[in-house]
Amino acid sequence: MDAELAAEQAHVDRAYRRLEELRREVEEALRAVLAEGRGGTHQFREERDVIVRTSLARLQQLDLGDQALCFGRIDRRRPDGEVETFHIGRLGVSDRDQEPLVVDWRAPVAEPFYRATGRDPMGLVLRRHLAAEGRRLVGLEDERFEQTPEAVHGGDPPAPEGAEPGPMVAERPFGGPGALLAALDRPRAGAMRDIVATIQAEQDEIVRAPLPGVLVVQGGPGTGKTAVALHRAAYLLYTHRFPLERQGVLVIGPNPLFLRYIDQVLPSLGETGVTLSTVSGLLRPLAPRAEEPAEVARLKGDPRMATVIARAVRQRQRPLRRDLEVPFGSVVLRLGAEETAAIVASVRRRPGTHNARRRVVEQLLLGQLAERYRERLAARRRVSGHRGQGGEDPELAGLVEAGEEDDDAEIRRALRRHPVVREALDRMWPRLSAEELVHDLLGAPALLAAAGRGVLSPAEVRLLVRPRARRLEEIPWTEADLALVDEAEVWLGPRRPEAGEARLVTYGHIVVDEAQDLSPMQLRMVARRSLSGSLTVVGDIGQATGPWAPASWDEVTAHLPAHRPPRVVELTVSYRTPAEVLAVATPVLRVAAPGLEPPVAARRTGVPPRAVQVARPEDLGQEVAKAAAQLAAEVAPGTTAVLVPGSLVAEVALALDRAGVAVRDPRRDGLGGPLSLLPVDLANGLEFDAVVLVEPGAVVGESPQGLRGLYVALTRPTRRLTLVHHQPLPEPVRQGLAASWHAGGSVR
Ligand SMILES: Nc1ncnc2c1ncn2[C@@H]1O[C@H](COP(=O)(O)OP(=O)(O)OP(=O)(O)O)[C@@H](O)[C@H]1O
Repeated sequence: MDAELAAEQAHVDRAYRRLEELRREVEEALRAVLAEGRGGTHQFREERDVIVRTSLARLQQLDLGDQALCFGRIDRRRPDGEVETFHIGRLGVSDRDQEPLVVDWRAPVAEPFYRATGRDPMGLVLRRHLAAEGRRLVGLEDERFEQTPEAVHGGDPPAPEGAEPGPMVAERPFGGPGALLAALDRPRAGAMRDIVATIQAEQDEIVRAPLPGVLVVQGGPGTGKTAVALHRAAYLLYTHRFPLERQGVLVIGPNPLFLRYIDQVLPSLGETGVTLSTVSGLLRPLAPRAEEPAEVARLKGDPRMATVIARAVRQRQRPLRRDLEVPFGSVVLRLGAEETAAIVASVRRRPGTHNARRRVVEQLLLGQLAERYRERLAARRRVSGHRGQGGEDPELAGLVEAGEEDDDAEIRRALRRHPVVREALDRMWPRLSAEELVHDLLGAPALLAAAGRGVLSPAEVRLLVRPRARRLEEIPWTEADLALVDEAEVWLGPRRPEAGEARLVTYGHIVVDEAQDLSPMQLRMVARRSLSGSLTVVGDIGQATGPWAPASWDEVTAHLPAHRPPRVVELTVSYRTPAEVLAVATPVLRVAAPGLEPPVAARRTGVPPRAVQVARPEDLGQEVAKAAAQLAAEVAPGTTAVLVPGSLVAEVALALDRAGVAVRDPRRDGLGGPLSLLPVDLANGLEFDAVVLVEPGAVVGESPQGLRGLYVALTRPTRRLTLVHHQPLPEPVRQGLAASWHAGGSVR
């Protein structure tokens, strides 16, 4: 081992020893607290619980599993000319004198490790990447930023020794190109890994961007949007621990499979308190259980539906059609329909949610009925008084016999229990759950037409109507319905406000991944969960495959909090998709989303994608099986996916089974298997070492956004792509295949 490596190993060993010491200290403190038992005052017990919780969280943070503690070092020249050294790692470890042995990658002092370039060395003289296997260092890679003539004149640092010569290093100083390439070439295992050791400068700027406001990250496939957004969450939690830990951080992903794919990234960065959810998951326990045509989903996602829902709530606040007659004791109390109209009108003007204002309606109605009663009582007494002593009024006698009196509270209580009054209240201002409201609305063409008057066309109303389910539990909720339910809940509030059953939880920061696929109504769901308008919104307009595909980010940010103008930043380099594969995907993007810049690949594989055409449709499955087995063998121990248009999933699954090729369904078994079969519409955001894409023409035909769906599917592999088809390939794919043979695509 050379002397430099040995010296680094000695430093790293010291840091590990100190880490273990710290763990022991926390463990001992925890044991001591636990030994004190559960007794003591209330305050004592509460304090004890806090100590236990924080100790456990700290232990979790200090547990690195098999990940390396330290992955880099920077040497920085101070203004006095002295050079100081910092080791950079997953977490900060200081010795007993508080001298840092390793600084947390998120600390400000670590920033030049990710950002320094030849043009702007940020005071560095050296950046060193440390490669480790567990606790053992196996290599180091140096970039020197001495004031060489090139650096002075704006040149980049020289390529590290042993690094692959290639366009990557030539054009842009990727920090530690060897470390990056090693990370990119590593076989995928089905779970996303953190990129803390190799975050690139353009990514780091996003990770460390200030907390307030909406930050939109546009980037082509594989540019690291998901990775960057998750590292940003970890960075923000570190930098703004108070108040973010208390307020909470939420990460929204497109589907449960994707959430499983990314769920280890934040824990591996020491952050376990972040909530991961799909947008529909925010309404748990309500869950979508049905699909619907894209045009219906699109309409339900339209921001006009917010008006329709608000009106639907208003429509349930109705005066009585006929006068109210309440038989009460021996009298009948009457309230004119116009008086109920006045009550409804006055309560509508008050602030508050619908359900919370029901009490006000009740009070006004009961107040007026009680008033009527007292008037009747007074009138009777007057009349009986006139008749003299002998003429006791039989009606008044009846009232008194019935135990009725003019105690206001008592009268109101009796009236509130009265079935006729209850019925009237439920008609004027029913208590409603959001589910009931939306279910009633979609199941009643008349209600829908009234709520949509001037907003929805008659054809749109017809599109939305669906048969009523017999019971609430049987309603075939769809993804798009859930956004309507959430919107309704804003107006309605909890059905029983006094029970405090509010479902809306807010967060100090929200990360939205694959944001291009959210409808305006879903974006409104996200916005209302933001405490102060701080969001990181990542996605790719070119990959918009949902029924509501925005043409620009303005269409997305229009529905997000606007405390300050949103900032849109771009990632330009694809770390996943090699140049040969991007060459096939790029012509597809040019047609699917003209005007959008395709990403540039970070690397080549030297292997262009293949296309295999079968003469007969019935041979498709067999050919897919062959290609899948071949690719799986080529990329072992990595992962291979067979991506199939929805209509062909069953057929291809059968063919693979017949051919004895074992595949997993990632929705059931997770993504870790060597070979997975997946409908293309679940592939957003995922990646595999190799992909067999079945019948690209059908992918275009079946995706609501045509070629954009194909663009997503084509850009999933990190290494190999094979297309198997019977139908002719879409023209841009044919062009791309030819280009990939000739040029191998451009590489950064
Ligand atoms: N700086 C980096 N160092 C190492 N790996 C990286 C880096 N940036 C991105 N990657 C890797 O590139 C792959 C793609 O990243 P990611 O999934 O975040 O991209 P994306 O832009 O979200 O893609 P998509 O648009 O398809 O959702 C991942 O394997 C990620 O770990």
